[in-house]
Amino acid sequence: MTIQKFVVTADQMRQIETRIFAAGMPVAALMEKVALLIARRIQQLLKAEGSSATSSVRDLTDRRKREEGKNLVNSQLPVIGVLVGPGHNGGDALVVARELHFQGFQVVIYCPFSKLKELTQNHADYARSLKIPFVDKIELLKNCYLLVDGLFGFGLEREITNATAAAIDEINNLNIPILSIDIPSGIHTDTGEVLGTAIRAKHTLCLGLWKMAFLQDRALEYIGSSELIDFDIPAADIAAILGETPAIQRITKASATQHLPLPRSPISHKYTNGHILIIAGSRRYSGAAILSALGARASGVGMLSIAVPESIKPMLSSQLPEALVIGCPETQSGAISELPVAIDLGLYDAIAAGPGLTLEAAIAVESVLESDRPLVLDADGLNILAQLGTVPILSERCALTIITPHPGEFKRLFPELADETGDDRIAATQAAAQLCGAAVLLKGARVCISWKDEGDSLRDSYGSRTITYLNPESTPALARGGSGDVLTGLLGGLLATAIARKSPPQSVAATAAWWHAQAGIMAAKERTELGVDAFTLTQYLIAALREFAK
Ligand SMILES: NC(=O)C1=CN([C@@H]2O[C@H](COP(=O)(O)OP(=O)(O)OC[C@H]3O[C@@H](n4cnc5c(N)ncnc54)[C@H](O)[C@@H]3O)[C@@H](O)[C@H]2O)[C@H](O)CC1
Ligand SMILES: [K+]
Repeated sequence: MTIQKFVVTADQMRQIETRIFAAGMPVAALMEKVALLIARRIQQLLKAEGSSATSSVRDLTDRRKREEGKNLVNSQLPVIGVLVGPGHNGGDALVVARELHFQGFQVVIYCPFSKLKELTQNHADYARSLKIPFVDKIELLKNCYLLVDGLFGFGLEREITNATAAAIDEINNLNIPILSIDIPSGIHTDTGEVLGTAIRAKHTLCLGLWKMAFLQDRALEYIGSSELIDFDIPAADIAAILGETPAIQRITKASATQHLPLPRSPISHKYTNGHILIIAGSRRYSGAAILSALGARASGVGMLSIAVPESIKPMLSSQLPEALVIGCPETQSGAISELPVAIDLGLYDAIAAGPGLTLEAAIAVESVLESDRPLVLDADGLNILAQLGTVPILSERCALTIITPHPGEFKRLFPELADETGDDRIAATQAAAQLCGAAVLLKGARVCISWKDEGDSLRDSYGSRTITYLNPESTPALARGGSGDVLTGLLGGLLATAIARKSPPQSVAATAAWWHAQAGIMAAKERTELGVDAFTLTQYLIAALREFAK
């Protein structure tokens, strides 16, 4: 079982937790276990950073031996501030404070609440008895080296207002690195929305199972970097709440690799490895056609055909000697006016259309929408679809369509949905998939992919029957023109191959999103976040594949 693939709402986490408690695990014991893991991880992180806090701890513990019985509080030493809320997130924080204190760290506690849950109150009482200082003013935290945020966890449901909101803003303004326990306080666990205001963490330790907010773009600036603290939740309890095949999953290396067309059959030939037709480009946007084609090339697809306006055919042929380049009739400004009369779309396992077409290519886009071929539609293909009427056109298609909008295109395709679901990208993608029957890949920092489930799996947390995949890792290096064109080609190539191999076609969308992001991450590591232009990205696709598929 890979724990990394699961993602839960606050309600699902509560249900799982309830089962664990009902089975006999004492609440206090679980809190103790979890918080000890957090305390240990904090120490590892400080050590890895080579922080002066850990060397001071060594000084302090040595001195402790020498100066037995003397007051150990030394204001010159780095201090860790622990922020404590009224619920069990605050309880976790108090156990962490206690453990760090015993490990020799100087700790101060800030708890601006008079009424605490019982267990949290017990830990607060014990911390006081140990003479761990409690401070009641935020300015007294200003010399802290690190703040540990245990104000609110997944129990937060209402807006944070008044004094608590002001305190969070003041804490953020101290500009001290903050490590959040479970989730940055103030972030909605499911939607990632900021409930009034929220802690801006440098790093967040998500407890037990990944929460939905970690896959919502709008929460990412608050979450900082993140990792999962696995505290051994029994697989049976996860399955009881999420189902054997959860309706919503994080993409993992294992799931992405599973849908790669590897290994190839030793007796395969070019046609059994798929034939993709890319329809892209215009005189104005010729690069879009090249980038999509280079993306498709990296997919290993058996045959690559590219339909472009006649006038840019030589350019494509010179860049992609292996491709079959089809020149199309063009408009005065150099867009595809229609597909060649002689073209037989039935020859292709899949079609990918859209990048760089301009709105003048509407007739060509209509032809592919009317065809019975599996289709990836992107960019201007989507803008044309929006003009034609997204839902009626897609609902009529008899083959799979995968649409790959960015949020702007999504709004044009589904204006009512975008208003209803706001910035909840997961809900928006699922609702769109449900409505139009296509597989929807919503681009962004955390790509969300959803399609209607034809099987009998559980309804997901939003009540819709969809399968959803979320890409957990990416890089802002990919936020630049042309990187989407690469994804279209890569996805188109994988789709054509999946069709030819008779493997599940929708799943390749998750593989393509993962692969594309991994290539971006690898390129950014080697060339910085500024060094990943779309062409460079295409050059990293195979290197990234070699790394994650080994
Ligand atoms: N996942 C697990 O199995 C474990 C989780 N642990 C930790 O427990 C929290 C969840 O604890 P809970 O007590 O349910 O909620 P919170 O600590 O997040 O806080 C709820 C607390 O706050 C009050 N409250 C809610 N909204 C507001 C508001 N806007 N303003 C003021 N006060 C508010 C509410 O009334 C409650 O009293 C989880 O995140 C983990 O950190 C366990 O310790 C280990 C097992
Ligand atoms: K928190």
